Amino acid sequence: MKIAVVGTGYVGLVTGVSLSEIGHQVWCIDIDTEKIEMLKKGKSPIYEPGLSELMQKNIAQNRLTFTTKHSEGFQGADVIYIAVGTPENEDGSANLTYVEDVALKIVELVTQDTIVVIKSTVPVGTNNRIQDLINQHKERDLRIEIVSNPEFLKEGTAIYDSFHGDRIVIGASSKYAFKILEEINKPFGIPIFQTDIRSAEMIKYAANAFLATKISFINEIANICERVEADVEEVARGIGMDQRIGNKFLKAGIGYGGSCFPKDTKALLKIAGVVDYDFELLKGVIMVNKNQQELLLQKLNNRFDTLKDKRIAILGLAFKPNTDDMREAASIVITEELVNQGANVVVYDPVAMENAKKVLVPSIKYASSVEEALQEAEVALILTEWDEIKKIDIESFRKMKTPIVFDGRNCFDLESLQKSGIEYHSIGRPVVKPEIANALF
Ligand SMILES: NC(=O)c1ccc[n+]([C@@H]2O[C@H](COP(=O)([O-])OP(=O)(O)OC[C@H]3O[C@@H](n4cnc5c(N)ncnc54)[C@H](O)[C@@H]3O)[C@@H](O)[C@H]2O)c1
Ligand SMILES: O=c1ccn([C@@H]2O[C@H](COP(=O)(O)OP(=O)(O)O[C@H]3O[C@H](CO)[C@@H](O)[C@H](O)[C@H]3O)[C@@H](O)[C@H]2O)c(=O)[nH]1
Repeated sequence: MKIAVVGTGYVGLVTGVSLSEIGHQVWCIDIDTEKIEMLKKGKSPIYEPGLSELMQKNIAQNRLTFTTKHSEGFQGADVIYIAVGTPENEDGSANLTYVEDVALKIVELVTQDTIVVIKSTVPVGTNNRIQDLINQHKERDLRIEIVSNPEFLKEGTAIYDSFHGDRIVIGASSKYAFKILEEINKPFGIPIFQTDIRSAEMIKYAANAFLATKISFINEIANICERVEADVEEVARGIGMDQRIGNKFLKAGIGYGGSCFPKDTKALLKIAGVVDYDFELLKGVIMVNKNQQELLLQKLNNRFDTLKDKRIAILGLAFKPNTDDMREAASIVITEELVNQGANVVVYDPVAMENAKKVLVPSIKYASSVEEALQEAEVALILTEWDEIKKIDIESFRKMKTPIVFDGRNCFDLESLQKSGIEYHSIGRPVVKPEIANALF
């Protein structure tokens, strides 16, 4: 089957590569010429484990082609996937301009019957609106049918998720469309959930809102744990053994970031608002997350009289490990506030530093290793749980000017820090202080 994928961000690229891997002839289209030039050379513009290798393999086998010309990709395509961005508008709603632009390009250029699959995350009713837009503008007598097929991949494990996802959701309004989508996706061997278009759109927002709720819930439990001297890691393990709760997405920390949860939770609030529904629970989830992203700042301000001229090392900048994505990363607010308070900030991340330079306050320093960042540091903050950071030898902290660590991702177990001489603050767990470390165990 010839498939065109419009947009080569995370979703478009991973969709294109995985569809070519299961044997389809895929054309990936983007308006960003620089990106397409890179992709043609087999270079991925994003850091994503396994992506470059799979992309190069499929380019070499002539199943995957990149172009800036929509006409080239659309020509003879059985199916067109729309995977462009739906960023946040100022009022929190989803910006649908990019999706609409592609729909109009389809009307203008497509000369054969086509299924148009919307992969981008779009508010309920958008697929129908795009179908109407196409029907209104189409001049040729063609069957162009919209299908909703939301994406559930996670950054950092996107390739694995494409081949081992829990379900593929397909929202369509005809048996014909279901059949085509089933045929395309069958080789993935993932359960296919067929539903109506509006429910498919809602599934995406509900899934992200539920996962965000789990995170904010465990973060609130963590905050209470700190006050009652319980350990949130133990609590999460204990509740997670109940299969009704499940043990995933219960990792307490400095909140959720990334390109999806912050934007999609706000967009769902807007969707609810449009139909006069006040989604109180979700408002709480968003508020808790905002506070949680700032929690380490509060802890620092409680611990020190002033942060002025203090050398603070930040380890990890990306919103999660195994990605160079800085969108809505907690490191953005944290570094900005530290600089505002007069601290000397030096940061390190294994892969996100180039992207970080585009979004972090300019006055911070970039170190080329953990050790360099920790040199002469008076405080270390851990913001992303990269393996490299979880494996830091405790000795490295001991070499700091003052060995005080604030760990926003609970990377170290408390026992290993006992007798280490390090002052260690984490999330939802007792503080390990050098003088009282022994008394805790
Ligand atoms: N990033 C994720 O992990 C993820 C996961 C699931 C769903 N989603 C959803 O998928 C969608 C895409 O997300 P993303 O992170 O891949 O987006 P992105 O913003 O990183 O990439 C979008 C790409 O589309 C291109 N583009 C815009 N207009 C175009 C046009 N008219 N023709 C061709 N290309 C065009 C842009 O140049 C850009 O390269 C969003 O709706 C997002 O919410 C994202
Ligand atoms: O127990 C947890 C799990 C995650 N996080 C944080 O939550 C954020 C998001 O993490 P994750 O969900 O792993 O990454 P994303 O790539 O943002 O993926 C989410 O957003 C995508 C875009 O919609 C969806 O496709 C995925 O299913 C959904 O998990 C990150 O800041 C994590 O640090 C926690 O704090 N605790």
